[in-house]
Amino acid sequence: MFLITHLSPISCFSATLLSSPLVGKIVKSMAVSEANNGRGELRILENLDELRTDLADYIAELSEEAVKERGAFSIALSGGSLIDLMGKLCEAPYNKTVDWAKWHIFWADERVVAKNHSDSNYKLAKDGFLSKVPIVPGHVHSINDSVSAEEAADDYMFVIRQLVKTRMVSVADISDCPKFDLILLGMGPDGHTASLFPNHSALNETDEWVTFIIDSPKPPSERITFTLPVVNSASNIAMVVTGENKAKAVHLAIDNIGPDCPSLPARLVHPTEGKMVWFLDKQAASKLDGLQFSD
Ligand SMILES: O=C(O)[C@H](O)[C@@H](O)[C@H](O)[C@H](O)COP(=O)(O)O
Repeated sequence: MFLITHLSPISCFSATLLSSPLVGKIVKSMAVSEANNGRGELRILENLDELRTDLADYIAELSEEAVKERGAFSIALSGGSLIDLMGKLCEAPYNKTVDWAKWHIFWADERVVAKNHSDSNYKLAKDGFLSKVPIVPGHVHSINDSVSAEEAADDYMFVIRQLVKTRMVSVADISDCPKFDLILLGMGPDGHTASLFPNHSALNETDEWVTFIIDSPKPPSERITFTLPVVNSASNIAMVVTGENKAKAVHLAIDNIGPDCPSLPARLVHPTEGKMVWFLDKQAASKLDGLQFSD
C-alpha cells in the first residue's frame, strides 16, 4: 500500500492506493514531467476549504518565483467555479504579501458577451477577485466585447503578441507561442477545458494562439479560447476540478485507459516544458483507479 500526500503542509488529507498503477503514474509523472509524458501532479484535498488554501498558496508561490525571476507574473484565468476557488487570495495574508503590481491578467477563454453581462468571465473575475486586490487596471487584458467572436480572437492574439514583444509574457523555447507563467483551467463533466470541447475542430487549431467558436455546447454559444499549443506552452498549468459530477471525466483525463481513450480535451492538456498540477476534491477524485480514501 502506498500513501499519496500532496505537497502542502496544511492540506493533510491523504489517499490510500490499493494497487500500484496510480502511484506508479504519479511518481513517474513527477519524475519525468520535464520530459512531458506524465499527467502531472495530483493534489487531492479533503474539502473545498483546504483546496482553496492550497490553491492560494500555489498561486502565491508561483507569483513570487516569476516576479523574482523576470519581474512580472502572467496568469490566465478561466470561468466557472475557479474564481470562487481562488477566493482566498483576496484574504490575509495573500492580499498583503502578493506583489499584485506585477500581475498581468489574461483569460484562457472568454464568452463573447458584453463585459457587464452575467455570462462574462471578465465580470465574474472582476466581481469575485480583481476588484478585491490591487491589480493595476492596465494589466488586466480582457477581450474586445464590441466585435464578432472571430475579430475578438484576432484582437486578443494581437494584444498577447504585443506583450510577448515586451516580454511581459515570456515566449516558449521550442515554438513562438506565448509562455504564460500560469494558466488556470477548470473542466466540465464532458471533459472540456477552457472553451475546447470534445470533438470540436478548435482542438485541431495549431496555427493560431487564440481561436473562436460559435457553437459551444455549454452556453453561451460564442466564445474565444486559447488553443492547445498555447495552453501546453505554459510554464505551469493548474487544472482545478471539484464535485462528483466530474469524477468520470477526471478518471478519463488522468487514468491509463488504454487505446480506446476518447480524445477528451482535458487529456490533451500536458505542458511541453512546464508543470501541471491537478487540484481535486475527494468527490472529483473518487473514480480514479486504485484510489481509496481513508477517513
Ligand atoms: O467559461 C467557461 O465556461 C470555462 O472557462 C469552462 O472551461 C469552465 O472552466 C468549465 O466549464 C468548468 O466550469 P465549472 O468549474 O463551473 O464546472
